[in-house]
Amino acid sequence: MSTLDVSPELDVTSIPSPSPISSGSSFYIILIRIILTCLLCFIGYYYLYKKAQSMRRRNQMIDKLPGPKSFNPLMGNLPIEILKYIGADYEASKDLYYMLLNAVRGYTQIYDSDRIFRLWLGWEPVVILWKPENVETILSNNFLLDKSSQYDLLHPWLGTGLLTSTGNKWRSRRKLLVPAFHFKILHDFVPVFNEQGNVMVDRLREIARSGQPIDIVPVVTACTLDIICETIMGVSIGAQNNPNNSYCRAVYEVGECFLERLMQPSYWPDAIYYRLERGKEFRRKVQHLHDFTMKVIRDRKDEMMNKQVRRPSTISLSTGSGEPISLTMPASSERRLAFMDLLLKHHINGGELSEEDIGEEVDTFMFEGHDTTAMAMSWIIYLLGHNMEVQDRLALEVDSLFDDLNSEIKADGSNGSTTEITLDAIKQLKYLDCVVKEGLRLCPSVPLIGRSATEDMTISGHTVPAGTVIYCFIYQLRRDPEIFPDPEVFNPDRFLPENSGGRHPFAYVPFSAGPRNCIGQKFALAELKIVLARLIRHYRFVSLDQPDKVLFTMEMVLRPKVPIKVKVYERVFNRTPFSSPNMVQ
Ligand code: HEM
Repeated sequence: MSTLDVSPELDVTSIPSPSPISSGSSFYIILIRIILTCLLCFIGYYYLYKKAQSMRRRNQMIDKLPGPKSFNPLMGNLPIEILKYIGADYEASKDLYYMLLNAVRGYTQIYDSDRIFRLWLGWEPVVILWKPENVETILSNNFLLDKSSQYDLLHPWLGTGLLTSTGNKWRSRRKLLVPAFHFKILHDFVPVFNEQGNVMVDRLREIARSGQPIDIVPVVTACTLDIICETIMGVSIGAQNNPNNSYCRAVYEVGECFLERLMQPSYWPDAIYYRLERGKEFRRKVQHLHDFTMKVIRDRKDEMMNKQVRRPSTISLSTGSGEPISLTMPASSERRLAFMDLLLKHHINGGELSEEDIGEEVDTFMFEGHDTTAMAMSWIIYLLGHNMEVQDRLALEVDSLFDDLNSEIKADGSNGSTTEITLDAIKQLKYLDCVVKEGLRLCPSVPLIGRSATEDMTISGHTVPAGTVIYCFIYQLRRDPEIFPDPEVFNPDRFLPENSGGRHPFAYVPFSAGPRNCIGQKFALAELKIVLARLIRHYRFVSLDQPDKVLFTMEMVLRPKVPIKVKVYERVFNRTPFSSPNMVQ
């Protein structure tokens, strides 16, 4: 018998007819649905209406600010040529960065009276200002701590570490991290600055003897990368001895992907970017860097917790493509204190930082701490290479640190017994201090500092509405002839105490100022001075390109558009003081 056979016959008359109650309830359901839909439409309409109203209000306020007329609502003030950069790679985007910096510089000439103007970048307005009083209003404001939205594109790489975080997270992190940059801790990093400075001195010897000009930027960058890896993570990557090192390449490539994305608004939405091959590649590379940081952190944590004694070892991690990234972990007995250790101690003692939190801070310091310093040092060498009197005067001052003219230099020109340049010794070099300050004035590594206005503000009598991104244009700030006469001239004497009194404190802020200033400022200055002193002790630099040929471009840091060509000459110490003929090629 089939199962169907046992089913009772369907008696249609037995189907209950809909009761008056159930038909009533479905009516109510329909009614409720209609009401809800109307309510949602109303809320949506009201939201859009309010949004449009506040946009209109914002736009009206923004348009009252000095600034060029917007070409059209889609492009704003962006030049039409920008369209040809859609889909362009990093190399091609370099022209775009150059063009944008030039455009902004051009506008600063037109709107010089109040030193404030607004630009429409597409449909988003930005305000650019460079008057010391206004820069002070922005940077010293304790409630204006949110960065511009461009920083969000750094989140996949740096998470929300100190540079990119906001609000309470930033406040608590900043409080926690400030002691790690205390002067006493800086002392522990001084041997690294000296050793890596010496490696660079050795590297340059070959170059000087070859007589060939070099692009100084990659040489300096390898040195600052070695320094930052050793001081922040306590590992050695040997970038100077192997500039093609896979870790360096990974860091550069991630930086390039970020810049490329920054310049391509179509890449901004995650939903689009991560579907593209470029986005997937970026994610893969970032993941490798993260894995690497976490491996170093966990390794070190193990060592600290189990009090293991480690022999020198190499750790490597696949990059997915090409050779693996490898770093040398020194033996425990040779290991110096690193910034990461301070955070790990806090973590192990039950502090609020997790391993992942330490990871994002380590990545942040690796990112923020090497390119800025590398460009500052490269620009200073370039400026010295055009100003021989300044270089001679600096060399005389640096020589005063050494016992005699031959100390540190053997007869064959190689390093003799090396003298460590200490922080106390550096304090004596007043002219070096002026040279570094003047270098950072003319070529500030960070040319723009962006903040997002959280409320309406009045600046120079103009209202800047809430939500607007405001940029302090550090690059232009220091070109004010009233504050810095002959602003384009490289003249370190303007920073001598007798010449700098009475200057507005916000007229010179290469490290920013106020609550969100550069936490690594003292670290950077000590590193710059020690490495520069080591270089000047051994070499004389001559810049080959005339200043009008070296064009600035504004990437994450202020870079030259073309390589900075420098010729390096060895100083020969025949017990005669430093002077121009006293050098060999
Ligand atoms: C010449 C070298 C350097 C220059 C010119 C420089 C400049 C700056 C500037 C202008 C800012 C503010 C950025 C902003 O508000 O958007 C900043 C922030 C920062 N810098 Fe530096 N920096 C240098 C070196 C370093 C070094 C060596 C480190 C770390 C070892 C470092 C770590 C940071 C961090 C973590 C921040 C974010 C601070 C915060 O938001 O609380 N910087 N730097």
